[in-house]
Amino acid sequence: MVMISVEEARARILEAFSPLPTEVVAIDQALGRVLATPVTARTTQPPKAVSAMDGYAVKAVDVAQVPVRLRVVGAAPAGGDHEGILQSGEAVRIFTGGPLPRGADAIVIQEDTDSGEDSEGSWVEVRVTVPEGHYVRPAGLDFSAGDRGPAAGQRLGVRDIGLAAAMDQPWLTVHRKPRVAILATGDEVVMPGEPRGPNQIVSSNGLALQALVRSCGGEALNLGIAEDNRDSLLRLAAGAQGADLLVTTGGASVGEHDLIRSVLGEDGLELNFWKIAMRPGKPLLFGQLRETPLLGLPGNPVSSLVCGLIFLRPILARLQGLDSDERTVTARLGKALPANDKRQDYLRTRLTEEADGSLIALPFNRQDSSMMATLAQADGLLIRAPFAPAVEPGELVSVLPLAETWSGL
Ligand SMILES: Nc1nc2c(c(=O)[nH]1)N[C@H]1C(S)=C(S)[C@@H](COP(=O)(O)OP(=O)(O)OC[C@H]3O[C@@H](n4cnc5c(N)ncnc54)[C@H](O)[C@@H]3O)O[C@H]1N2
Ligand code: MOO
Repeated sequence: MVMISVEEARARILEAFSPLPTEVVAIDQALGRVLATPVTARTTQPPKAVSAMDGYAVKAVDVAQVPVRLRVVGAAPAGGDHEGILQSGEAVRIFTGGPLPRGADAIVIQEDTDSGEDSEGSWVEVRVTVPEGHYVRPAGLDFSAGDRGPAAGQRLGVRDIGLAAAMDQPWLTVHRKPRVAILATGDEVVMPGEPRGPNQIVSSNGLALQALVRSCGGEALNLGIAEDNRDSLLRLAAGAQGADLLVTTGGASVGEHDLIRSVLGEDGLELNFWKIAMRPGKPLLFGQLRETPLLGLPGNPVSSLVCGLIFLRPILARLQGLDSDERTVTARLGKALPANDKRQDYLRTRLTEEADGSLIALPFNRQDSSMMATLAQADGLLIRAPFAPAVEPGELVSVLPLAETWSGL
């Protein structure tokens, strides 16, 4: 089978997915979910003109000449009201959020007043002039009933939850969370903390992919680790039934122990492609295992996770009705790089910012796809097209920043 390009692989993969059906969730469960129906305001905020400060509601014309003493004829706390209509020479004690009494058109903050009592009741002496509308929040200052809030296709952040709540929307319509079954493979890998034989290593891929799925808004079901034999692989892979996607890691390459294609092939796997012109990630495979799409990631931990970022993350975005584009930045190369071969490279790189705001990319010297520590330290992945010519320090390169792309929820 020929190696296809990263772009073609991504296009073929994304073609197989469309946004999942919607469901209605309580707003307190909606953080990180992707809206399927736009939020519109069911109320006007504030519903009527209110004070923005603690002080006195007045007529601006009454305080045109100061100091001036006004008669305090009532109070308007937040949630309360002053029934009467303010007349010339009168003020109403008012608090932040209190409704502006009819007849009043400005607020004087209490720091600019003196107040007291006399035989006729309370008075306030205003020491400053204020224009009409001073510290008044008009009705609908924030939004009016029918206004648009968070839009469909938007992942709900903390601010969106606040706005949707203010818009009086206790229920939100979102896309169902993608359900992703994850299956690691290999006789040599065991879960962290479990006893290991002398030739065994710790399995990190399943947990890393699980974290990636969750950070992208999906639900991850960890099917465990299949041994390198037919029975074990089939038994554990069967657990993917009902998932929107099965992701395997390991066993994708050409060795006799690389069983994903051969065993699952006998079990109904229809292969869409195997092998892509990408480093890390060459043996990536994609197909359909009966009802469930299957993304077969390579076993090398960096290959598995970088392919997760480049292929799995866009699938999760598409399933949730999100745009799957990723944003690259341009940086100046901090060292020379040789000409590239036929595979598109994703080099783990440091990114530093210069005083003028420009970025310098310094790829790690060793890019072995087993080295998770350098992936964890990398600020970005420097993308080099197949057959890119040798480049000198200072030349411009394209980098996928990891912190932004992989920020988690
Ligand atoms: N003769 C060839 N050999 C290899 C080729 C090739 O084209 N010809 N491709 C290489 C490339 S590139 C990759 S990538 C790997 C991927 O192979 P597999 O997907 O079959 O992965 P495994 O052989 O199962 O494992 C590779 C490596 O990763 C370790 N591993 C596996 N699973 C885990 C896990 N869950 N957690 C941590 N580490 C894991 C495993 O022990 C191996 O060291 O094949 C090359 N070989
Ligand atoms: O593609 Mo492999 O992922 O180079 O190690």
